[in-house]
Amino acid sequence: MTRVIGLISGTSVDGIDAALVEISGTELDLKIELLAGETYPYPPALREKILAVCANSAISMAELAQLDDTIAQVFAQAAQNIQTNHPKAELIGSHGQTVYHRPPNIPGSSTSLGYSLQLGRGEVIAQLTGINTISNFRVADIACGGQGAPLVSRIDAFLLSHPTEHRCIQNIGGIGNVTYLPPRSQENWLQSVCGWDTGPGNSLLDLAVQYLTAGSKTYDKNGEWAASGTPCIPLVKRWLKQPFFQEPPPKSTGRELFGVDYLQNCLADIKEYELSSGDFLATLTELTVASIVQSYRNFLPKMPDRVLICGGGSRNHYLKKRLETNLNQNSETKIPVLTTDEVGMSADYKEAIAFAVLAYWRNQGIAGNLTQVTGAQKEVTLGNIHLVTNGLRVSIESL
Ligand SMILES: Nc1ncnc2c1ncn2[C@@H]1O[C@H](COP(=O)(O)OP(=O)(O)OP(=O)(O)O)[C@@H](O)[C@H]1O
Ligand SMILES: CC(=O)N[C@H]1[C@@H]2OC[C@@H](O2)[C@@H](O)[C@@H]1O[C@H](C)C(=O)O
Repeated sequence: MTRVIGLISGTSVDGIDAALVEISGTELDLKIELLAGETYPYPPALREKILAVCANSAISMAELAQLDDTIAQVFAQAAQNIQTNHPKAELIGSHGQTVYHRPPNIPGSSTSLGYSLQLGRGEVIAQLTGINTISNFRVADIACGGQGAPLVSRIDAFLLSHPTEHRCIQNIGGIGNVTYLPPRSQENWLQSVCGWDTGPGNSLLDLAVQYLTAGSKTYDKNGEWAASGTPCIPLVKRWLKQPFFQEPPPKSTGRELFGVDYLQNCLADIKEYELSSGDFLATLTELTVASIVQSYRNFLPKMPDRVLICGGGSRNHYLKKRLETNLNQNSETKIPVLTTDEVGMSADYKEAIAFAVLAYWRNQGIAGNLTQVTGAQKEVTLGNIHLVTNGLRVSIESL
């Protein structure tokens, strides 16, 4: 049994998800127990700064270095806080904060390799917490020609696959991603797992809510505002023609594509129609839902028996209802949509748990990627190891 902390701030940039877990086994016998899970919101000024960098605002190298260290400090503080009333953790897996993601094979790029930058350097987290820390999980996969994402699929496979059921695990964070899990009893089960980024999750919805409320709200709680409107289907059909949605996996994306510029184009498009604010939010919700379902119909070997959703979007009742309706259109057997909580996996902390497992695997020399998901040429161990030297901890306050 190893006590590990997983840390991540995702593409919603809402704060640090921290999970303290006990992990045992390796792969087929992998087991986790969630001892504590918490989200520590970013201080508003830090969030603004990160969002500006994600939206491509110019930043000097000195400011970048400062931002990297500030993020490392708040991540280290989150690791300290999550251990309150628990024995000290032995290891930290820190994803950090993505501020830039370029998938591989971008036309016009001078290299076919991808690039993905996560801030919050692990060596500082290690020294501030006194706990060995693993970070930079995406770079080794990318160096092998992979997308560097989604990485959760291998963890989903070992923690959430079912003996007889075909499952989709659908994360709806800022960006959406799916892992398709054939039954474990199936021949070549692990090689048949697939996954990809489906497109926007909540990123456009959140930006629209901020725009519509002049910044006084950051998201549409439970999807209530969107539920007051009606989706404009011709617009959804137009938006779905975008090349990303047509591309076959492996594929990954981020706020570079589904961010502020994308929302500006949506705002220009809605002028052709008389849409209320509620209609606009319902239409963006429908884009998320339709992009998920279309990708299942186009790229899955078989539609799943059930879909298990996770991430903040799983709390959006309207989105969940639309997903179930859309999935079951023209379907002979009903495909239920549940949350991962309903099969014993925290929907809020699944990603943080995944980075705890990836760190645990890295420590044991076990590969973290699935080549059919990321497109990498080989399975590799993921993450750079930062060991704490001579057991001394540097104090956060002194920095
Ligand atoms: N009660 C709720 N009702 C509606 N939406 C919600 C609710 N709670 C959270 N959300 C949405 O979920 C988002 C946060 O989701 P999450 O923390 O899973 O994203 P993330 O981890 O940052 O993204 P990613 O998975 O792409 O890295 C919020 O920005 C908000 O849009
Ligand atoms: C570059 C980056 O941070 N990508 C995230 C993002 O958030 C959701 C989706 O896009 C996903 O593929 C990936 O994160 C998860 C944790 C992953 O790698 O599996």
